[in-house]
Amino acid sequence: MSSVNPIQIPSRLPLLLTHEGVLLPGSTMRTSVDSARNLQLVRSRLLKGTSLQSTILGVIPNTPDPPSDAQDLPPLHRIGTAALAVQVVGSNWPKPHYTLLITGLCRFQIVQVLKEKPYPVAEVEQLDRLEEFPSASDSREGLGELSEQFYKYAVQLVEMLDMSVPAVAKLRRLLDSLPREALPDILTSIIRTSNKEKLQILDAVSLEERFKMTIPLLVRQIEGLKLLQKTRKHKQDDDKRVVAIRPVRRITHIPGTLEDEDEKEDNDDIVMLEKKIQTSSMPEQAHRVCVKEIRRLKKMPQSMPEYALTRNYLELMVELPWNKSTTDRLDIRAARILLDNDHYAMEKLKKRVLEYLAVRQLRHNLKGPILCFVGPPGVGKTSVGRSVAKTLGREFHRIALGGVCDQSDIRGHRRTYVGSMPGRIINGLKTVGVNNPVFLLDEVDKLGKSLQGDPAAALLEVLDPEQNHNFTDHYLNVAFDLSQVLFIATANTTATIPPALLDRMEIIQVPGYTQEEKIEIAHRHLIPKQLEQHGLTPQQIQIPQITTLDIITRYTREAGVRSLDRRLGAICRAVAVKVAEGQHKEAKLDHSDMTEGEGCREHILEDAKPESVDDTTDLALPPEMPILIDFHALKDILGPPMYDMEVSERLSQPGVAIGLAWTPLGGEIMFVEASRMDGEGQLTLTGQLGDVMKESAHLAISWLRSNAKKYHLTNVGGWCVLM
Ligand SMILES: Nc1ncnc2c1ncn2[C@@H]1O[C@H](COP(=O)(O)OP(=O)(O)OP(=O)(O)O)[C@@H](O)[C@H]1O
Repeated sequence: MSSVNPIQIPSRLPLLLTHEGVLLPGSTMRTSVDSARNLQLVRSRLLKGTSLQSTILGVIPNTPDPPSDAQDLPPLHRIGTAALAVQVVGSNWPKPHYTLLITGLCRFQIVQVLKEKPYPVAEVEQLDRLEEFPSASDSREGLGELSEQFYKYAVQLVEMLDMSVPAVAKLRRLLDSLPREALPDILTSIIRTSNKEKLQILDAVSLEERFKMTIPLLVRQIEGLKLLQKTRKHKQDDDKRVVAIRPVRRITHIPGTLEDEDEKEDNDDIVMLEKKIQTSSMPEQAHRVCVKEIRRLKKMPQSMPEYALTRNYLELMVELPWNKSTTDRLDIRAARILLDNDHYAMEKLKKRVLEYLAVRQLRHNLKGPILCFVGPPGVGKTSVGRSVAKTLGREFHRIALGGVCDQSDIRGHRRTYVGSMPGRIINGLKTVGVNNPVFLLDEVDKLGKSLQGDPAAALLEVLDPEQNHNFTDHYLNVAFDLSQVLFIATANTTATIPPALLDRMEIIQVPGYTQEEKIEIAHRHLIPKQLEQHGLTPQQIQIPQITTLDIITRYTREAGVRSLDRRLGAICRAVAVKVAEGQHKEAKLDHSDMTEGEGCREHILEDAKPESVDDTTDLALPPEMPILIDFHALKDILGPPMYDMEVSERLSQPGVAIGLAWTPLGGEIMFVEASRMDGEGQLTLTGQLGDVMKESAHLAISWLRSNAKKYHLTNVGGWCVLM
């Protein structure tokens, strides 16, 4: 019966901290890993390591791992079980989570913790040395007797179970083939015991103690089983199987144990989930799927990775706003006022939006065109979308599509994938909690394409009013009605929007602003917004219109107002520092007054102006003068001007003309300069010019030559022109 221990564990082990169960040598357990240190351990030892050694862990029971690795390690349980990780399964959604299948090898004791981060590593001493266990003979006769007694109870217990169950028959055979010394650990993990009892068995390093502690547990189990068999005698034979698998579940129930509480909590959650499914107003098809899934969930052991996935899925299904919507407030007059209040200029856009809203008010049919605002950055496309939601009294959700190149971003992943999750549309609906929000699909022109499919193609279904009442996200796998959602798209250019997608949308061009419009926008919207954000009042800062014009012409070059907004922000920050410094000084003054005593304060006040109480306070805190931002202040805060007003200067020179160019980001002014020199009539063009520009230059010189006589130009053929 004696055997030589083939297991020699490494002297340093990474520690996995557990608090859900107790792993005993010779048994197998599933444990979930979701805290910082444990996740690090799994990633660096199990997912990267290739050798068997790297999969041996020290499992420390009864020690919860703190959620963040910034927190200190809790006191570690002294004795642990060296274990082999047999299987790792995991998912990254909704948060990283792994489930480990671990088999206990032997006990160890922590000698010293060597490091705590990123996961704890300790120097350990192996405790179970099987070669030291006694043979049936000699010196430790007492132990021989104990082991014999234990064996008898174990056989009695197993024989009370249904031997036709293969697992029971196998267990019976194992009792004879396993070394007796291994039996206490194995049987303790099989029979119904609490975590506390298992912990006591783990801590029982001496074999004698271990046998002594396990025998009462076996006896208790046998007694419970006898009682159960007596009460169920009259029941049918198939009940016996249940008895065999869960022999004394109710009888050995010890109220208040940790395991019981966990189980109860989880069952409560499932009952709640079931209730929510029953009361939710989801469509018939979705309801059927949910009922089927909850039935599966009830049968699944909690440690199965699929349990968490199914539960997440069901939670999402009950949270989705299948039938929940907000009531539209469609008052065109109010909408007009709101749009005007929020945005200056943009007449064409506002007019089209109001038309759109008016049609919706008259026809309660929701199938309308999908508006797509196209224009340079910073002209207020996104913020008009937000205002539309506000005017309708709907929830607003922005979906940034820039750089999205995977169609599962829109449609979600199938649930068979590890880390699968729903697409952005379904996620957005879950976030807003109603089925009729305004969805702003931002930057549709920047959708990418990759091997993972074309997201623009996935959007076709979403944006087609004829199809989107049946939108099926891969994760949900049931149809969700998107026809109530109001989609608005924005783009900088239509050139990169796929034609099929473009065809489904009504393009509204949003042009850039003129200087005058920018000044108005700055004074009506941007400056008040910046003042509020920086905690300033109009009494503290004054930005005249001429300064705003200076910022627009000398510090920004854009079609929209985003840089202008940033510059105004920079000015407000600088002024905020000055104001805060001023307040600090005043506060200091006040403080010194107080410390020097009342008499002194009275003296100063008397000297200054002894007329009224109001006046005296004014003296102590002089009235704030607004800080005026003129061109010099502008230079101090923003640095030297970045762009010069060169038009007038350059136009005064002969040979310089202004050209206008169009770019998707607004218009550009270019100076075309020609210089004449002696030569053989060649035209040299400098700079990186396109074909159209080159052609224009050739046209110009040809025109000069053809009209040379008329304008009395001599020797045109003998010049060279450099442009
Ligand atoms: N006509 C306007 N009236 C008031 N504020 C405006 C106006 N136009 C733009 N803004 C302001 O400019 C800022 C930038 O606007 P927004 O983010 O909507 O630009 P955008 O056109 O969507 O840009 P992008 O294409 O880069 O997303 C916002 O703070 C917005 O309030």
